[in-house]
Formats: sequence, C-alpha cells, structure tokens
Amino acid sequence: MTLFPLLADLSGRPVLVVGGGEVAVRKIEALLRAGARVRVHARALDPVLQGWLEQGRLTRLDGEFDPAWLDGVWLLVAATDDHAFNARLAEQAHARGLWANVVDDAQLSSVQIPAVVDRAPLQVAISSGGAAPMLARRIRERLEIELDHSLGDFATLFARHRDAIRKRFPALPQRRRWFDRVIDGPVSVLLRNGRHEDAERAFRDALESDRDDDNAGSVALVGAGDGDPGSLTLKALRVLNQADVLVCDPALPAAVIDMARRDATRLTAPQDREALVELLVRHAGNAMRVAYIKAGDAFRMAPDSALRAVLERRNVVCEVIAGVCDGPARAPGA
Ligand SMILES: C[C@@]1(CC(=O)O)C2=NC(=C\c3[nH]c(c(CCC(=O)O)c3CC(=O)O)Cc3[nH]c(c(CC(=O)O)c3CCC(=O)O)/C=C3\N/C(=C\2)[C@@H](CCC(=O)O)[C@]3(C)CC(=O)O)/[C@H]1CCC(=O)O
Ligand SMILES: NC(=O)c1ccc[n+]([C@@H]2O[C@H](COP(=O)([O-])OP(=O)(O)OC[C@H]3O[C@@H](n4cnc5c(N)ncnc54)[C@H](O)[C@@H]3O)[C@@H](O)[C@H]2O)c1
Repeated sequence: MTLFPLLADLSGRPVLVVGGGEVAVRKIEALLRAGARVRVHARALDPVLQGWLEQGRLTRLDGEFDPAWLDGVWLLVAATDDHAFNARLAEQAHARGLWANVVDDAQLSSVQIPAVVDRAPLQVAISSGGAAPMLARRIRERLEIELDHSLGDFATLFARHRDAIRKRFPALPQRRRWFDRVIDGPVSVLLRNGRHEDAERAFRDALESDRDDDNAGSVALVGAGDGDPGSLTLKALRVLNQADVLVCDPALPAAVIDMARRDATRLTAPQDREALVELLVRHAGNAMRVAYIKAGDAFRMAPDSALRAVLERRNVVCEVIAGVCDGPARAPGA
C-alpha cells in the first residue's frame, strides 16, 4: 500500500491522544508545536505531560473512556501499550470518519506520523510507511546534518516578498530562473551568518536587478582545523559540499579536500596575496560559490583575518567559518 503524503493544519483544532507514556509525549510535543488543542486520556501521565497539564498546555479527560470524547475531534492518536484497546479506539474513530494514528500498528493507522526535519516553515517529512520507523529516523539524522537552520528564515523571506516577486517576474519560466539564481546566491550566506538586514538588502537587490547583470557569487573562508577531516565543522562541511570552486591552501591535507563536492573546480591558492584576492573576486563575480580552505583557524587570526574585509570592500559577500584545532596536528598530505 502506498500512503498519500499530506500536511495537516491542526492549529486550534482538537486532537484526542489516548495514552500518556513516552511515545505519547513525542506525539503530543509535535501536535502542540503545530498548535493543536490536545486532550489526553491516560491511566497514568508521564511527568513531562503532567508538567504541560499544569501549565495549561493540554487538558485531561478522566474516568472510563467515553466514545463521546471523539465528538468534534479531528484526529485520534491511540498511544497506549494495550494493543487491543488501541485497535478498538481506531475502529471507533474510523466509524465516525475520523483519522486515527495507532502507535503500535501501522496497518490500523489511517494516518502515520513521519520523522521530521523541522526548519519551519520548511519541513522535510520522511516515511517508511511503517516498514522501518528506525530507518526513517536515521535518514532524518542525516538530513539534520545537511540542512542549515537558517533555511526557515530563507523560506520566510521568499514568503514576505511573494507578491513583489510575482509582479516583477509574471512569467513562470522567468520566475523559476530567478528563484534558482537567488537560492544559489549570497542571500543564504548572509542568513546563515545572522546578517538579516544585509540578507534583506541583497534579496531586494536581486529582485530589482536585471537578470543578466546579476552575477553575485560568494566566498567562504573555511578554517579546516587540525587536518583531521573529522574535525571539520558542520558549517565547513556544508560549504565544501556546495562550493563550485575550491581554492586550497597548498599545505592542506588531501583527506580534507576529499570531503568536498566531487565536481567542484579545484585550484591551488596562489602564494601572492594580490593574485589570491583577484582569483577569489573573479570567481565570485562569475556567480560562483567559492570556498578558500586553509588549515587551522586561519581566517580568525592575523594575517588572514584581514581577508574578509578586503573582499567585502570589493563587494563580495563573504563568510568566515571557524576551524577546530583540538585534535592532534596532522602532517600535510596525510
Ligand atoms: C518516525 C517516528 C515519528 C514519531 O514518532 O514522531 C515514528 N516512530 C519513531 C521512532 C520509533 N519507533 C519505534 C522505535 C523503536 C523503539 C524500541 O524498539 O524501543 C523508535 C525509536 C525511538 O523511539 O527512538 C518502534 C515502532 N514504531 C511503530 C511500531 C509499531 C509497528 O511497527 O507496528 C514500533 C514497534 C514497537 C515494538 O516493536 O514494540 C510504529 C510507528 N512509528 C511511526 C513513526 C509510524 C511509522 C512511520 C514510518 O514508518 O515512517 C508508526 C506506524 C505509527 C506512528 O507512530 O505514527 C519516530 C522517529 C522520530 C525521529 O527520531 O525522527
Ligand atoms: N509509534 C512509535 O513511534 C513507537 C515507538 C516505540 C514504541 N511504540 C509502541 O507504542 C506503545 C506505547 O509505548 P510507550 O513507551 O509510550 O508505553 P508506556 O508504557 O510508557 O505508556 C503507556 C501509556 O498507556 C496508558 N494506558 C495503558 N492502557 C490504558 C487504558 N486502557 N486506558 C488509558 N490509558 C492506558 C498508560 O497509563 C501509559 O500512560 C507500545 O506498545 C510500544 O511498543 C511505538
């Protein structure tokens, strides 16, 4: 059976959760985050749920289960450890045309809860259809590493300018090309560095500029740390996987360079400072995402710490990614 993926707006809508254990806590946490009005019925409540009850974040229904509790509810979550009881609850919900999630039985569930990477308003939902929930969880963990938390801000920025974007590019193909360019451009670099006003300005510039003369790329100055590829920070790894052009310090261990995107152009950094700056500016001006990588925490220390200001004076959006140097130093090329 193939499940139909859909996203539900439960904001302000009542949801009944039966069961108050560990699994109920996880489902209720997600329901509350989505703004649902959660009613709980359970013999015993987990201390976390007890706390939320005391804070008025949920209501509790006491006594023997009463089918009338299903009235006006949008979704039932059967989360007890009593399989037969869960099955009866689902049956009653389905008889009323309600959606039911049964935490110990995928087959009985008309709704399943996926693993979620939450970068609201952007969300990635992963489902194995009940085949292997732990596999869904593993894939989520991988995506958590890949997706920067500023993606939510990025999506919000697009939403805020939605009307202006449509007005500026009324034809869809035109709009699509523009979206592709902005998504790969410097706005996301500014957002992930917390520079919200600069991001807003760059976004507006991209909206106003003519398609063909907006070739803004960016430069990331990446500290590679102690030379152990395992010491690269998440930020460094993400940048290395996105970069179109890698400018590598000659002393950088090959194992670190191997972590980068395979099809990126790899260049050796010129020794001459001016030549280096010109190289970075030229590629960034050609709509490239450039990463200049050097061992240690080079770009937060003199003399390389000056490089960012030099590039920004040349109108290149630039970010510095710190290197972690706790591990044992590795020989170049190791
Ligand atoms: C994705 C996630 C979402 C969430 O819950 O938020 C989720 N299960 C998660 C974790 C998890 N689930 C289980 C363990 C092992 C615990 C252990 O063994 O101790 C862990 C790990 C843990 O708890 O850490 C065991 C398990 N789960 C189900 C059964 C019954 C069965 O298979 O029939 C059993 C066997 C019980 C047993 O054998 O006793 C059933 C369901 N679990 C689902 C969702 C739905 C299918 C989703 C899909 O397949 O895509 C479905 C059908 C119903 C539903 O709940 O909607 C969340 C990961 C969140 C994350 O970290 O990202
Ligand atoms: N879907 C998932 O993600 C997932 C993950 C792990 C386990 N499970 C399964 O989910 C079930 C619940 O797991 P848990 O760890 O939360 O269990 P738990 O033992 O911590 O909690 C069970 C809850 O159900 C309540 N309960 C039991 N019978 C009841 C009844 N007749 N009326 C009212 N309340 C009743 C208990 O008071 C308790 O609050 C188990 O069967 C487990 O195998 C599901």
